[in-house]
Amino acid sequence: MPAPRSILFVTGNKHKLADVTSILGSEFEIKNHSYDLPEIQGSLQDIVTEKCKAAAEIVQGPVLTEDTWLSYNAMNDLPGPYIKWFLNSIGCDGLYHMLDGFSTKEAKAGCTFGYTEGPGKPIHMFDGILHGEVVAPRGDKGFGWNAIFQPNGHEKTYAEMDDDERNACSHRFLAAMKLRDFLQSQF
Ligand SMILES: O=P(O)(O)OP(=O)(O)OP(=O)(O)OC[C@H]1O[C@@H](n2cnc3c(O)ncnc32)[C@H](O)[C@@H]1O
Ligand SMILES: [Mg+2]
Repeated sequence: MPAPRSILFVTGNKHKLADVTSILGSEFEIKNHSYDLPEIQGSLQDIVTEKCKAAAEIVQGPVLTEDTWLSYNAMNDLPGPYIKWFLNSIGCDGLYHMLDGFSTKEAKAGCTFGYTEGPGKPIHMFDGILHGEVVAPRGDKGFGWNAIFQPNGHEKTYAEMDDDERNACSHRFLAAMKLRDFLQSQF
């Protein structure tokens, strides 16, 4: 049997690394270069493109990056990819209360992988989006804004799910399935 193909995932977030390893680890060897890549202001595509380009320059070879967002329908999809700065400033409770007075709490959790074979090569993007609702914080599992996101059709927030349960339905799972199909088609 051939050795599993290895993927170098450049991320400074150990939870993302654990998720990707859990989702794709049986088919690919997931390696990590821990680095907090610069994130520009702009469209999601621009952010992912620049993150992936920077990572390819650092490792001088094939590389995987990822950017995660949380978009509020009531706010025309903000905070979106800027969620990290909102979370760092006001926490999950503040993110929940941002929607006080808005009639819809609908939101989308998403992430976009950027993959390239190296510097100057095309950047392939794979996104996963899960629709749900922003709720008062519940649960203490997972990380980030997990406690305030409840996917549609589920009675638990991400933070009330075990990792396996979350990784079987999450935005990251949906994006990882597209990445997996692409990588397998490259053999
Ligand atoms: O090095 P990178 O990969 O950029 O890792 P990061 O932690 O900076 O991640 P992002 O720039 O994508 O910012 C996303 C923010 O959302 C958080 N986050 C990422 N994935 C999440 C998930 O699946 N559930 C909840 N919060 C998440 C994360 O902790 C950040 O605060
Ligand atoms: Mg980041």
